[in-house]
Amino acid sequence: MPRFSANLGFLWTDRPLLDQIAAAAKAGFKAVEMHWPYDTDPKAVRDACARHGVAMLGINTVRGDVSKGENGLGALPGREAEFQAAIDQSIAWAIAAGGTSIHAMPGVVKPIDMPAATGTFVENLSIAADKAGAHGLTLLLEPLNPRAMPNYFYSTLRGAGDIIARIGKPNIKIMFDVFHVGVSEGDVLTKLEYWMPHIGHIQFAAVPSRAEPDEGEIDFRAIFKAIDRLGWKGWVGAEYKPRAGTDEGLGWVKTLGVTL
Ligand SMILES: O=C(O)C(=O)[C@H](O)CO
Ligand SMILES: [Mg+2]
Repeated sequence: MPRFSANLGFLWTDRPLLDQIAAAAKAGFKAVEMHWPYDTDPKAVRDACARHGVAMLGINTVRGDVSKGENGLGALPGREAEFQAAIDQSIAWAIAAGGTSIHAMPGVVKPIDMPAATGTFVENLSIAADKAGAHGLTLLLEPLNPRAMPNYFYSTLRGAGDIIARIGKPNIKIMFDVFHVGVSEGDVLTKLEYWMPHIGHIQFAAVPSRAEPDEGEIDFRAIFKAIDRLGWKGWVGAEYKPRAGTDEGLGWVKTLGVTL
């Protein structure tokens, strides 16, 4: 069975981060991952993870000006210095917290600006990968579906895979989010198998609702079985938006016959 991580960007969001870690551990999760935890002292996060016996996994680079619809800086020409500052911030935070990966976010790009944005992202990411690699950290690239995030730099695995191929550095991997893949592309089991050698982390939520994985059009029994069959030894991140409370929504663990 896969090993599950609690994504604290979506789970137990009604409390401070250190209490979220405690709640995840109490529920049985053995690892946690976060979105943008920068307001919390990373050493306190490291201590909380050690105290509760959970592994600390990944975080995201900052998004830029969220009020203007920004969702990452890596592929924005003219914002190179800001992106590198975001990478430096996330590397420093991840090291102090004991994390293992950084989701490097490219941002929202109009279709007509894609050629310039692609060149910028390749340059930016190449530098960032060397910086992260010096500390044993992996950079993750995550296609987001166009319903959730219109005009995001990539919405398909192929889009992220092309960037990885162009840069050719071993510590740049795909974040395979079953929710985004299901909405954008479908045929999830085939895609999982095809991209497995390039995957650095897996996340999941129901399609189309993004709720717990016990509803909707994806059979998560089959997904979790395939993750095992394909030899995935990493964590699988529960990154869903609970229908009601997080604790109340954990029935999927029993329904799907998995253990945390
Ligand atoms: O949106 C997602 O699926 C993510 O995993 C990002 O990290 C948050 O935007
Ligand atoms: Mg995700």
